[in-house]
Amino acid sequence: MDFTHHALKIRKLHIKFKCSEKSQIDILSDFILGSNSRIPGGLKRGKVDVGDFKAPEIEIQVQAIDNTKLDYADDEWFVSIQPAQSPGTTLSDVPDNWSVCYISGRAKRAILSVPGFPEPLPRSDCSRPQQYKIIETPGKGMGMFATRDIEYGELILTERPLLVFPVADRYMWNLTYPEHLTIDQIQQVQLNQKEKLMETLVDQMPKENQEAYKKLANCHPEDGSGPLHGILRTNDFCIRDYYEPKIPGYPEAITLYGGTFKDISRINHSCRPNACRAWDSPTFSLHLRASRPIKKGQEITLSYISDGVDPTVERQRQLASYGFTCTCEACSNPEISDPRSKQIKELLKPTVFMINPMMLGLLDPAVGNGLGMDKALLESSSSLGMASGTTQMSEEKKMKKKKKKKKGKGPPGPGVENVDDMSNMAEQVGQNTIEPALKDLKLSEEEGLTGELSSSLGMALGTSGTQMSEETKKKKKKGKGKGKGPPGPGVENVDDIFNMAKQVRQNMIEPTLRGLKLLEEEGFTGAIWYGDLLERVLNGYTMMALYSREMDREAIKWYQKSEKYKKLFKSARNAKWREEKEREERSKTKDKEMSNDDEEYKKLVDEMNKKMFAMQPRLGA
Ligand SMILES: C[S@@+](CC[C@H](N)C(=O)[O-])C[C@H]1O[C@@H](n2cnc3c(N)ncnc32)[C@H](O)[C@@H]1O
Repeated sequence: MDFTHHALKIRKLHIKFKCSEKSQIDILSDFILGSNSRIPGGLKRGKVDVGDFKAPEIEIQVQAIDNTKLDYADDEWFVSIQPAQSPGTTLSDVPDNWSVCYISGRAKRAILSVPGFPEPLPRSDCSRPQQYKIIETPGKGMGMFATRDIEYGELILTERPLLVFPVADRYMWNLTYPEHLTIDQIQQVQLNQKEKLMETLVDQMPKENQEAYKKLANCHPEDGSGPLHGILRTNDFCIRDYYEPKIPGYPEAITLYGGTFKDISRINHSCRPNACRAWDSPTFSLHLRASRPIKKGQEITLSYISDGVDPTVERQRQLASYGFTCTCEACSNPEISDPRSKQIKELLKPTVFMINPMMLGLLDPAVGNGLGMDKALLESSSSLGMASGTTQMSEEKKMKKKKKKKKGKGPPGPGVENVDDMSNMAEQVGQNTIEPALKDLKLSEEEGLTGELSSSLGMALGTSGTQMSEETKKKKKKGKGKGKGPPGPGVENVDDIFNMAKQVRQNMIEPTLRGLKLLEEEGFTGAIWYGDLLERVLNGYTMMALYSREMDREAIKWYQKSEKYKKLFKSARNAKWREEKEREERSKTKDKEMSNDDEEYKKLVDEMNKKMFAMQPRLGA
């Protein structure tokens, strides 16, 4: 696992810290190792001479059997076999295999705390032939190929790792080295120590696993890594369920563990992969599924990098430590894929609609607060006069807003960089979209054009027929002028709902559909963000369905699509404790980024939906 994006930081600290400041240097050496292997020639920099310095022996506890013992310190490190096996067990006794794990007390407790652990691996369907074979592929070494057509979402393989190892080996951080050693020498000493550790780990594997491990590819044969450690660095895939505490200023990735696999580690990279992986805690295995339909004979690929929508040059830089130049369809046609990726990135940013529930006064800000919504976001809404106290907008704020009203230009696009942008956008949408739209809608109503408006809305949404039944229209017409009192907190009248629907379509559904189309064109149907966007469209149509029953069809269609996508990952069950821990950490660090698959966001939408339901009788829907 290599992390170049921190190279600059490392270099700075590299100079700043002296060798005596051990823990800092040792933390960094993991990064230096990563960055060195990405600079030209880094993979071939050779072994560093450490003179006659003899590294202290590392004492490693091996805990092969005792799985009942859990009273370890969080940061106690040892080798553990998972799922535990009695002495003398062979692979023919346990065809599901087992893993040699170098883990902390905290991680062991996490592994064993999973309900049902260890479940057996799902048995493959004997009536269908195995979907893959591993063969030599020109220019890439070995690779995995489909032996029959594989459908989108189909489970290709579940596999327990041969080895589980932390991304950053914290054990090393406590070791001390004499001051005369340079950083490069300390790093080499650590690499030597790591290789020794790897020897102990591989020794614990059954013979067949040892052989399989040693046969895996090694793209670090000449950068000072020993052969077993080089294999680990080439082949491990992140396991997100077990993790170590975050270190301020360092990426989340170094808190994780990685798994090295006999078969899955044979899968080559593509920036536009056709498979995706997810860890399943109860079976202690990685699930591999097709994220696109795969034809018989086609290579099965995964992405080794997290952000496939980065430009080609950036992706190639991230992949440099693996020692190959990617030739996937995106890398081969950057002139087509880069502009598309750029567009996708824009569309993936949180949309202004995420704060519209408050802008439209549908959500009591106190609820947003209670749901743990980002404080800055609430403040940004409050700068619009929408999130203070129980009233939706103070008179003072309304005045301020009116004063500002003439400034803004046309409605903003869906892209926002940060909370400040959101605040600005919200302000602009308030000034340029909502208020004029409300005015227009009022005029339309006065002119008796309500029905036309609703059908044009329906047409814009691309559904057949009118969106509002004749009966509803009549009811609405009858209601017109009558009940101007707010049907929900801050909702002045039925016009708001029309406007809301318009906003949902313009700011949420349309840009998201554009994003989905681009993702599909780029073959990103297994990416996390594809799921995010599916959910966004679903949320949009769900809101619309509240306005018009005919939108149900669309909502159902997108619900089905979203569920199908979720199967790619959700069939793999993750350890609950991790989600809880993450939530805890998020609220601690007051993470400013609002992600639309956040639980909080869903609660927010639920809350808004409830309020809209409460309004339905007034709409006659
Ligand atoms: C995890 S291994 C994949 C399996 C490997 N090809 C083998 O022979 O076992 C990663 C290594 O495979 C090779 N590789 C992976 N994806 C590749 C690609 N798209 N083009 C060329 N080589 C690739 C690189 O040498 C890389 O370091």
